[in-house]
Amino acid sequence: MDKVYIEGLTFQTTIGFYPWEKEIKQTLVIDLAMGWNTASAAENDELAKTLDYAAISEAIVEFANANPVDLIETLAERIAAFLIGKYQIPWLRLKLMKPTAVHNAKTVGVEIERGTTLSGQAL
Ligand SMILES: Nc1nc2c(c(=O)[nH]1)N=C([C@H](O)[C@@H](O)CO)CN2
Repeated sequence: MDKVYIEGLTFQTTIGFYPWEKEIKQTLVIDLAMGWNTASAAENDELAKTLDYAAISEAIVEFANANPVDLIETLAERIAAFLIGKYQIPWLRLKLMKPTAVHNAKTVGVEIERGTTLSGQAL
């Protein structure tokens, strides 16, 4: 299956388990791969037939800011469900990183895959 990518989507939002984390914004970074038939858009050079990575990037940031949660697991799951429902994405892999959470680690995070390919296989 073809894919549309967003890599290194970086934004500030409220996220975290501890009370002090609910008073601040922290940096999150998302890498996202979305299964899609890119040939359909390419056939007649039509933005409307592809996944608009600019619109999806904006939607992710807006969603995260409107849905503050404790765990990055929860946010990853909710973003995945939101994108699959809103854009009819058959399969996606979402990596959500919280680079400032552990001072001596470059980054920490979770990676999830949801949905299936058109042939019913996870990629
Ligand atoms: N697997 C996870 N571990 C931790 C999370 C998380 O979301 N998923 N969150 C925290 C705290 O919020 C942390 O980021 C504060 O520094 C700890 N562990």
